[in-house]
Amino acid sequence: MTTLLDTLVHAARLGGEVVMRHYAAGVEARAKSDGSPVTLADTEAEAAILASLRRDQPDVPTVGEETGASPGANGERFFLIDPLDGTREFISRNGEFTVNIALIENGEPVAGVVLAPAMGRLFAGSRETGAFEITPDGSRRPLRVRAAPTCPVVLGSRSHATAETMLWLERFPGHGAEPCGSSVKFGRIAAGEADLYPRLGPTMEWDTAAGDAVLRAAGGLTATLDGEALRYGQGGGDWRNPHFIAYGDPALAGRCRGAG
Ligand SMILES: Nc1ncnc2c1ncn2[C@@H]1O[C@H](COP(=O)(O)O)[C@@H](OP(=O)(O)O)[C@H]1O
Ligand SMILES: [Mg+2]
Repeated sequence: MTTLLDTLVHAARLGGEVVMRHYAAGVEARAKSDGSPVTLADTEAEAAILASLRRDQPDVPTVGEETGASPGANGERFFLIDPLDGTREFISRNGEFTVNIALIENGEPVAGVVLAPAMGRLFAGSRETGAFEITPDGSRRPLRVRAAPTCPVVLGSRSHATAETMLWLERFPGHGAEPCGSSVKFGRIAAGEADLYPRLGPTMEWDTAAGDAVLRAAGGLTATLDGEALRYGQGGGDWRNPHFIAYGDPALAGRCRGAG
């Protein structure tokens, strides 16, 4: 039987094939109206993903970074897609870019797939199945966050670090810091390879929804600075996220609040 998560994995792989074709051929970027870069890989990968999802799940509306919302997509159940997250990393050719598809239900990311095709990593998860990584040989490895060490390993944006994030991190003296592009940060925390991803800077809901779904399914949490779980599709067409922290071990959230 094909599960909903299989459908997302299939669509993400089709998107990944398009992205890798462009990666191999060389990349030409142009600036979007907001100044951020976009490539043919972004637009063509989104088209491939949308076609696949519409074939398999024609009744579920979609919101994509490049094409926006299909009719009805502000409702209770929709797919949220970033066909190429980490466009700057894609352009600079360091491999840290991802294909992202999430299913949102009533504001919650209930299933998601993050594919990092150049890294050979595919993270998936849902409320029903838990989280797992599909390795290049096709086997499924269950994912679980790790208990937080005294000095957590912190992942931060490679291309969009902010002074506010650095200031927030002062509550964890001695933490290990690793720059890392794209939503692969969520997958690595879900896999127990790191502990925290603070983002006190702008992101969009499609940047985080799929990774957040995987992280929640692995036992982690993505929360606002007030400790509320991040919500999706609640902004009436405004797709900006608030500042957030992605935690592996939810006990870290308590340590953060304790630090004031
Ligand atoms: N000024 C800004 N406004 C909104 N989103 C921003 C932004 N600067 C960076 N981002 C988001 O951060 C994402 C990259 O994440 P990271 O910095 O962790 O690699 C970008 O995704 P895209 O690459 O899909 O455009 C973009 O959506
Ligand atoms: Mg993005």
